[in-house]
Amino acid sequence: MAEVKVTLEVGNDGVAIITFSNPPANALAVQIIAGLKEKFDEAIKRNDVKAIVLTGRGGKFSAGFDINVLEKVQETGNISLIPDVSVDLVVNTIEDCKKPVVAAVEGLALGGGLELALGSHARIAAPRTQLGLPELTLGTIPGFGGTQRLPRLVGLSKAVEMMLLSKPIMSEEGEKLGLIDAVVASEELLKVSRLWALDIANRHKPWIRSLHKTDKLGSLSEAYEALNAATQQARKTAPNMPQHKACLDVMRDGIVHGGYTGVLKEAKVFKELVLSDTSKGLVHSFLAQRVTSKVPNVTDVGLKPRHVKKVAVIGGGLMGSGIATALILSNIYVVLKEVNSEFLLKGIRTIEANVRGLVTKGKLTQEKAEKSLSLLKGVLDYSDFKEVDMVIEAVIENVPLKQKIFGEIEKVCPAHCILATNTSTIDLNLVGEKTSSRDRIIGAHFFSPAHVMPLLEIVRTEKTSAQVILDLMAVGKIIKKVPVVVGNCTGFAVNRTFFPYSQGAHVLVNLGVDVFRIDRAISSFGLPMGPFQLQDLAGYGVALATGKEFANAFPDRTFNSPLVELLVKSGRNGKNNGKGYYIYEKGSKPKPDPSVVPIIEESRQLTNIMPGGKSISVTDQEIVEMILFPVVNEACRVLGEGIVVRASDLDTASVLGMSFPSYRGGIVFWADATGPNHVYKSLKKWSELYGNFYTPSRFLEERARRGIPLSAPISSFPASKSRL
Ligand SMILES: C[C@H](O)CC(=O)SCCNC(=O)CCNC(=O)[C@H](O)C(C)(C)COP(=O)(O)OP(=O)(O)OC[C@H]1O[C@@H](n2cnc3c(N)ncnc32)[C@H](O)[C@@H]1OP(=O)(O)O
Repeated sequence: MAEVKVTLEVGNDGVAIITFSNPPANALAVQIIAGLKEKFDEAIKRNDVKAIVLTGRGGKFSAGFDINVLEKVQETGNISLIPDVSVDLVVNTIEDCKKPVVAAVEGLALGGGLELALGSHARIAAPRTQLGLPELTLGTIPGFGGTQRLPRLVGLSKAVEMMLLSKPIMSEEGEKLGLIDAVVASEELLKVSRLWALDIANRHKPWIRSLHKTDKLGSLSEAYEALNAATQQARKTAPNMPQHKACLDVMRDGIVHGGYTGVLKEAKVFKELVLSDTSKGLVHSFLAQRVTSKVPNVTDVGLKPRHVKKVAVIGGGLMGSGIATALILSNIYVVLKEVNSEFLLKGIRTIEANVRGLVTKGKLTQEKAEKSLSLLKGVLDYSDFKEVDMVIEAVIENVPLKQKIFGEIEKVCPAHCILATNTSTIDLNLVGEKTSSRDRIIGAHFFSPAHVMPLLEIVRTEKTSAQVILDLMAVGKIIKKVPVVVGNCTGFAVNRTFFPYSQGAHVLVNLGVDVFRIDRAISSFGLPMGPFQLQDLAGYGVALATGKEFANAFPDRTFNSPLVELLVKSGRNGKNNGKGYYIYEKGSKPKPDPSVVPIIEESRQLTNIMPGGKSISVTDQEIVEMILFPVVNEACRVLGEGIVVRASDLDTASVLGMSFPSYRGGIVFWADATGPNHVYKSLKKWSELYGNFYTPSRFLEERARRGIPLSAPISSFPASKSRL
């Protein structure tokens, strides 16, 4: 493995090549920044150096400033851990250098990586190099001059688009926009960059300091208009994200007062935002997602994933067809099995619609769509199963049916074949009870719609082999999901943690709180929709079936609300039939339906939990807490039982599977930020007022009492034992 280092090599042509290396993504670690400063100073001093080329080793220029340092700053509050790159390195050393500097970029130049290149006097890129400033996705703004130099090179509106949407462009587009001076074949990159640098030194090519450019900024009034429009838009699309407005304000400052003033302002705001709660949540989300690929005794024992070429999907319903879509889109052959030709045709039609929908949205070319669909084969029997590497069963949640299927596939599939189930709740030991292939049985829990949602919850039992887990993780990555490996229990990690979410909402309604106010409070907190609108969307059948499952598994803490049954009795089935808590009409947003109120009243009368028969009075914050603290409480049980490898896996799963806002870092991260003691005391109080649903778990109680964060490793809590 290459070392973390910066090297300087001077050729006979008088060009110094400064190369930095920090695999795998050449992140700008503090050591790299210090090394760059040292090598630039040396190159500037040396008489045999006429010009400088800056490049990154290993086919990737740089993924930007080291995000681990941002996390360190956030944990310690010590902002001085971030070196002065913006002025000291980029302005004083690179841009104002008396010798021309050319950036030779390849693979990717993101964030601080691109900003180093922007400070150089020219940029030469290899084909299809990704160029972008994604800092807003980390809750901060570009901090090495990007907010000032990008608009000066590509124009204001394109720069706003690239930063606010954190959308990278390819070098070919960059060349058209003026961000890149030339795109050349990878093998030519260094040669062309050296010649370009010498040409600048010899005044055969322009020596451009991008911070001094103004020709692409337009008039002041045009700039104001564009920035005001973008600010309005950001207010709507990113209401809880201060970094969007801050980015636009800093751009405005630079346009009004000049680029250098803009750079100083940017550096200040960048650092302020790094310490914001939003940035803490987003940085945690980024790092937590990466760490999910490290599973003890699976990814660290020298195993290699086997190639999974062909997969059989059993069941062409919503889930099965979504899973099949995800597989064929990633070039994996799929055999889709159904019980009769009518169901099979329906499944195939759904897959075709999924794929063609992506073409309509411009996300897929027609050619790629046809190629993907050619990988799909519909079948009614098991004859094709003899050559599949994996089966994913996605039939209805019925234990005897699943047991029968697993008994059959064990006989017809090859001995190496992975036997996966997409069950969302059923214990895997039960599913595989009638087989003798327990080591090959694994849960592949996709979230609906399966070809869109990014999470793949991989459920293992004590018997599942490490090889099988690794293989499924590899398939997950190929189909562009984030695989999170969890242990076996009712509802596994994600649905189990979140089962109190809708129950908490039902407790509140039965305590007299308005359904639509609950939905609004939860949406303002940052979930895409409230629990009742979600229930409408999923359909009441799902709510009733999963509700029963959890009531059986966890009777001590289940709140039985009759409301959904009453809604069904009154002919409502949510979005499916256009009538739920909301009215659904084609082409318009869901509207609260006032005629649902008498049904809610009936539910309240049946449960009779309102103290003294009167509605309770709560703030919006209490609404959020009375719904989400029970979720935290269940997360604590999941942690205590060792269902997840680490607390941050539950954060990733909550963000990617349940759409918990990523800027709050995930369910456990948010609970730690809120304070375990506050969560514990609130639950305790509500349990005394409203019953067992709120009773704090032992894990939560212990950690609150001892002042230990909920995310601290399980080893600091000896009472627990892992199921992984
Ligand atoms: C002042 C400046 O303006 C501030 C900044 O520059 S902040 C940083 C801005 N840059 C970014 O946001 C880019 C972040 N990185 C990415 O989006 C993606 O990692 C990527 C597109 C570069 C590569 O994606 P992909 O190929 O899927 O690989 P991925 O698993 O994400 O990353 C590979 C490894 O590089 C690490 N990595 C990537 N970018 C990193 C960064 N900027 N800092 C630290 N580590 C980074 C990942 O953590 C991962 O580590 P691991 O091997 O230990 O798990």
